[in-house]
Amino acid sequence: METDSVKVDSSLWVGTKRYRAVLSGWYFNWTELDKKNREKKTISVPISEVVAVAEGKAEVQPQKRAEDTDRDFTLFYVNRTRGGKRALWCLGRTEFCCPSRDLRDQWVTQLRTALKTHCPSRPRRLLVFVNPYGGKKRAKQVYRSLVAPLFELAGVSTHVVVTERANQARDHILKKDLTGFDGVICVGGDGMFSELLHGVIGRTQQEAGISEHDPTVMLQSCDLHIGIIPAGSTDCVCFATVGVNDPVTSALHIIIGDSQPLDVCSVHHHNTLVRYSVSLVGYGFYGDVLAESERLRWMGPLRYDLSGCLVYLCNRSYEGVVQYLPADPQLSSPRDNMRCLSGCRVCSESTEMLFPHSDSCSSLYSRQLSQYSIGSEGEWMSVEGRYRCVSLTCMSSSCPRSPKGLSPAAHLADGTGDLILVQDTDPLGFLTYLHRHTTSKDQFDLPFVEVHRVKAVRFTLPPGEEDDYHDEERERQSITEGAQGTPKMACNSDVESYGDGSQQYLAAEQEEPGMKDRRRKRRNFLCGLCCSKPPAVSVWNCDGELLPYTEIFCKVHGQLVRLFARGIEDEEGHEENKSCKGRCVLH
Ligand SMILES: Nc1ncnc2c1ncn2[C@@H]1O[C@H](COP(=O)(O)OP(=O)(O)OP(=O)(O)O)[C@@H](O)[C@H]1O
Ligand SMILES: CCCCCCCCCCCCC/C=C/[C@@H](O)[C@H](CO)NC(C)=O
Ligand SMILES: [Ca+2]
Repeated sequence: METDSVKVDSSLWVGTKRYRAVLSGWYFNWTELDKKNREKKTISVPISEVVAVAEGKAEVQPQKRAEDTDRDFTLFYVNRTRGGKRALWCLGRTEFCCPSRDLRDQWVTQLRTALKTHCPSRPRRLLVFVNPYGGKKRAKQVYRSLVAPLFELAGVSTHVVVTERANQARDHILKKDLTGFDGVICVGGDGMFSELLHGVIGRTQQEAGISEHDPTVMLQSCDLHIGIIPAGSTDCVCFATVGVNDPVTSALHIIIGDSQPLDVCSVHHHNTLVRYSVSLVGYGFYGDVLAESERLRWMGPLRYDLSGCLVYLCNRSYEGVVQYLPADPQLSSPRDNMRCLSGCRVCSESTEMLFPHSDSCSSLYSRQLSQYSIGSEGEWMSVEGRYRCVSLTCMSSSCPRSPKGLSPAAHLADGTGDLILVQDTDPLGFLTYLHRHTTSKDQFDLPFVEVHRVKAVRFTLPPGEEDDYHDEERERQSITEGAQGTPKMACNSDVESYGDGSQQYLAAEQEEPGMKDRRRKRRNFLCGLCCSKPPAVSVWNCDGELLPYTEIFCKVHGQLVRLFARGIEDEEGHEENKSCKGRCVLH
């Protein structure tokens, strides 16, 4: 065996075939040799995608991991397969047989050393929250059978909390000692992700002494990574940041310590933080669909389809004034057809602006900040009209139902969001718009749709109709109480005041007297179908939660949090994997 600081090279066996194995820099390659020592195909695994190296003929299941044949070692690594158009990750496993035990020990040592050297930022200890009631109520089983064995194999230690109530995960992150944890993981849907998001951002700001309520403030970016194991009924954040909703793919991204920064939108009402969003802040159609779907919770994930149809049939539109602060059009545009993929140039250039390396960059960034600061009213644009929907999305918001998403060219981490204004139109026109979410046709190429890349948005009711009008209107329009139990809004909007005086984001529960009553009297859209006068206001859908205010202010915070993900891998770039059973084959 040849070894030096950069290269380990020897002959090994895989099954009955002989290979030349080389560990060199960032890669471990093994090349099949024929009887005349001629090289055939090579399999190449980046060290960054090695999950574990085990002595003997090892298996993933710990109970089967015993066979320590003394000339063998087993390599576990990320392997790509196809899940429709997208790359699914699964665990690759190859057993190598060495000519001697000494050589085997050298290989294991060298591979483990390479892992330590090249992958210093892998998580070693994780705090995992499992929502036993999310989605199809299979989160515990998903975690136990698919994810925990992988974490164990990779030597990641965990503290697992099976939640017993809504907001437990958020509160745990806000209040408990998190020393020693490299990340927090949720096993659930977008609602659980949102709990972690609020916990991580809130805690980081508390520790930095920053007020989350002040929309002009630059929030502190969060060190603690968030991982999502999809097990909900809506897993949009996972889909839009990983490309598939698959627990094993997500677990592998977590294990190898992938890091994907993410823009976050803070939503304020009268200088009070209401919520954070990474996906959709939507008024009109998407708000109404969510409000209606809450009443149909008992139906499970299908509720969104039924409520979508009902709300579509209601044919509603709403008046509003939308002000927005455009982003720099030189950098990118929502209609430039540039998809945000893993290693995205637009996002990495934005990283350079957020984390400048030199003084000159630093002053450039502060100039840009002041240029875009919330007070610079000169920059703001204003439109007023009647809208089917007003949507702001910091990412594409793609999901299995809409694989390209609400805004296909939006970026995960460029510090901007896309504002989509769909003016009132005839039912067929609006259906065309909705249908284009499910096809590759441009949903912005319609005369009643406009889209802007923005840094901040303000939504108000037309002059003379302030937010109170909304509440009165809601009460007036309520026909029956929601029959299907507590609306979801109640889950995530309760406020806790902490003895330590720490600040809390909140939705309105204790802020606005009478809010509970108003919630109970939320409009009944089914009855609305036969109402003579449709409601004058809609509700906001904020990443799947209803907001209790109509007039809001939204600001995009570039790369505020980081996920254990890498964005969507270029589908074309991995075509060569199609033909191989193992890893990438180089001919
Ligand atoms: N033990 C619990 N009991 C009740 N609610 C919980 C519990 N744990 C978490 N929750 C709440 O359940 C909500 C929905 O959970 P989750 O996002 O995991 O599943 P989901 O089915 O995708 O839901 P949704 O489609 O509504 O987002 C979350 O907002 C979370 O706050
Ligand atoms: C005629 C066919 C009509 C099909 C219409 C399909 C439209 C799909 C658009 C999907 C947009 C998803 C936006 C994401 C929202 C999430 O933030 C949120 C939280 O999970 N989800 C929901 C349902 O509000
Ligand atoms: Ca963005």
